[in-house]
Amino acid sequence: MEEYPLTVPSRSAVRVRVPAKINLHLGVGPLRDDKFHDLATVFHAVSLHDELTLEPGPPGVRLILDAAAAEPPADRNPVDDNPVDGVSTDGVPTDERNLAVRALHALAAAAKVEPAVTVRLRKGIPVAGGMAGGSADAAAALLAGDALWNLATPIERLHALAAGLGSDVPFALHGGDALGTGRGERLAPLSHPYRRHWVLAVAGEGLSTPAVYAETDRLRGADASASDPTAVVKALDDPDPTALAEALCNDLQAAALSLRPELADVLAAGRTAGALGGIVSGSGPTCAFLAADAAHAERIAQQLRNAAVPGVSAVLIAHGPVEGARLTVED
Ligand SMILES: C[C@](O)(CO)[C@H](O)COP(=O)(O)OP(=O)(O)OC[C@H]1O[C@@H](n2ccc(N)nc2=O)[C@H](O)[C@@H]1O
Ligand SMILES: Nc1ncnc2c1ncn2[C@@H]1O[C@H](COP(=O)(O)OP(=O)(O)OP(=O)(O)O)[C@@H](O)[C@H]1O
Repeated sequence: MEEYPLTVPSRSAVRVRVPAKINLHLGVGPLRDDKFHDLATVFHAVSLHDELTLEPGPPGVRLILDAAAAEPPADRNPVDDNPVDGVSTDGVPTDERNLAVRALHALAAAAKVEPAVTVRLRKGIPVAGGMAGGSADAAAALLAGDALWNLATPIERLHALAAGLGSDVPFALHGGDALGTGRGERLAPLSHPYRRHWVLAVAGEGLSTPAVYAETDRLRGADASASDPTAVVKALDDPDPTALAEALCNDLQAAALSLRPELADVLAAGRTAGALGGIVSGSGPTCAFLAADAAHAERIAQQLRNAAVPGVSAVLIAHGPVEGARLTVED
């Protein structure tokens, strides 16, 4: 596990940036007694970010949605990063259903702190897109709350709180590439020196994660075993992105296509546009296409935009791996 900044003086405002993820491999095993599935997954953090700013506020946790997307990092490469044109925040709750709000209540309860905080949330991660946007915000809220309240929570404790909030939340703290097991919360880092370039076809309408898991059980039975992530793990060590393109695998893809048949046309359009490989991201409906390099990603993205594939609301570019949730401003 990586180290996080744990000791900070009291703050008047803190800001955290947190990345989206795609699953380069998503092996889904049998349905467990707790109604989760055992996973063997390779998480990959990519350069679409949400941004959370926390300030002391009235008692409780108040969340305000900012319309604009997260600002790009100061060192952003204009060729392979996105213009900041934002994603729709439709469907993002601002009450206790928001995972960032839940995370702050969980952290405050664990630390025996009375929360009094205002949260500003800028979304750059597509909502209900299979890219763990809500989970990212929960991870960001844990890190930001820890800094604002000067809690110095040990990383193992933050990780446990993260796992309690959702299966994808620990990875959003962690970032990079990691093998995920259990229900996705047990992480082993995978390190390699290669940057990968992605084109993301974002759908106008999201898919429900529980519905996609349930459809997977319906299609193949609830006791099917998880596909093996070894090929993707090996391909990460190969500088040739074609190896990774050929290894991409998602056991939830058939169910996402069953619930949203037009995703087959999106995947086909990516291939036609010259992508090395394509996959449904997590539970979908975002489709992720691997490019050879940054310029290739630009060409694929332009061609996909020109193709105006039905159901696709935006075509974005990202690279990975990138670091997990990080403090960017501390006043
Ligand atoms: C599809 C993925 O994004 C792949 O990384 C994740 O498995 C989903 O993670 P998440 O959104 O954090 O999901 P959670 O909030 O933990 O669970 C939401 C629902 O997804 C299903 N779920 C989730 C994770 C898992 N290992 N098995 C499951 O069956 C369950 O129906 C669960 O009730
Ligand atoms: N902070 C948040 N941002 C976005 N959605 C949120 C948030 N908190 C709660 N939600 C709810 O969660 C639902 C799923 O949103 P999210 O963007 O996390 O999906 P996802 O990326 O498909 O998740 P995952 O990939 O982890 O399965 C939304 O439709 C919304 O109702």
